[in-house]
Amino acid sequence: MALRSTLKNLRLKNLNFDRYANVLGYFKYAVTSSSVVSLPPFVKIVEVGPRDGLQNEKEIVPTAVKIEFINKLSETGVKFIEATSFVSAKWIPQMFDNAQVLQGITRKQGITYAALTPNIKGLENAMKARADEVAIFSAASETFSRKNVNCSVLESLKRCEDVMEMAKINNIPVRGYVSCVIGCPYEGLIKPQKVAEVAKILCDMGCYEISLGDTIGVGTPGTMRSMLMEVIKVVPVDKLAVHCHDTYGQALANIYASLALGVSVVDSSVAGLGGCPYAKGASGNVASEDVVYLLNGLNIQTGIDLNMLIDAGMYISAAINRPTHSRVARALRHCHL
Ligand SMILES: CC(C)(COP(=O)([O-])OP(=O)([O-])OC[C@H]1O[C@@H](n2cnc3c(N)ncnc32)[C@H](O)[C@@H]1OP(=O)([O-])[O-])[C@@H](O)C(=O)NCCC(=O)NCCSC(=O)C[C@@](C)(O)CC(=O)[O-]
Repeated sequence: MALRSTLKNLRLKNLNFDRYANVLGYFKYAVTSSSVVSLPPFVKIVEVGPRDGLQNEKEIVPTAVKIEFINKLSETGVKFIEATSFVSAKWIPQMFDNAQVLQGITRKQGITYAALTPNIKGLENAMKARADEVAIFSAASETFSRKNVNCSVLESLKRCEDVMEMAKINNIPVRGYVSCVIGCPYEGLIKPQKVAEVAKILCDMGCYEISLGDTIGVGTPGTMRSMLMEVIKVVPVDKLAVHCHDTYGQALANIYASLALGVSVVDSSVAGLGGCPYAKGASGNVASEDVVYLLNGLNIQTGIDLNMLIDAGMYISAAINRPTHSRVARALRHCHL
């Protein structure tokens, strides 16, 4: 009886849930109109594999492999590739060949080849190597900031400001990152208000987009939502991106929760490569292939060819002698579904 009256109420709201009842064979879920969410029609994928994906690799990946990897990504339809970082090679040895990588790739029109820059020296080197744009980064955790960039959050924001000033003079667009938006490997849970505060500072500084990093992948759709609701109060949602690591297997669910709040830019890494060396225990980024499969299933456009993306992921996985972490790549290539 309860079931029947639920269905009747739903019909009264002009929603045809009979189809779902038929598909499921039984009507187990109480779906209300408030759960019908509107999702963005297009999502921009920011491919961070060559930078975030490789920065944590212990063995140095040959420069020629990095270049070929980026060239393969350039054929997939992805419009934004974070190609490398201009950080200290003492801190991140894998990115030692940043300039050779940016200078060696075959640039495709319409694709932005970006680089991460922590300070003026990084920006100067990135400009010399013809980075199309740069990303500055700070964190919502004091301890993580000290471990990652050897200074407090405030000091890191001051460095960001210096980079921004010089980038503006040179007409280089600047993206901003906030790390540890849900949790920190040293401080535990992070307050959403702190994330909002740092994101707003980066936005006011002039970043055209702020990427919110769940650096250690501890978020759930619940914590992601609470964090985003706080940030959206001070930064327009169309300026936000999410950057989810998949340590607890929640990344796709977190991305879905973010889309439902209006976010339409998602960072990801083919083959699920990646992680920050200064965030112990963190696993790779969410796999780009899995994100594109999710978005295809939701009829959300990305402009990306899933098969070519899988090829690029397979290429880099073979080159670093590691199985892909993309479940979609594994399913499609091994099971021929
Ligand atoms: C910020 C610094 C440089 C401070 O490092 P420091 O040791 O405090 O700085 P310093 O100014 O004393 O410089 C030390 C040495 O580094 C050199 N140096 C200084 N700057 C540069 C530069 N730009 N490029 C090349 N070399 C540089 C500088 O010239 C000097 O060389 P020496 O005189 O000893 O030979 C260092 O801490 C650093 O490079 N940190 C980067 C750490 C990093 O890249 N972490 C990973 C990226 S963040 C991330 O993954 C998170 C994210 C974005 O993906 C989002 C998420 O998931 O949350």
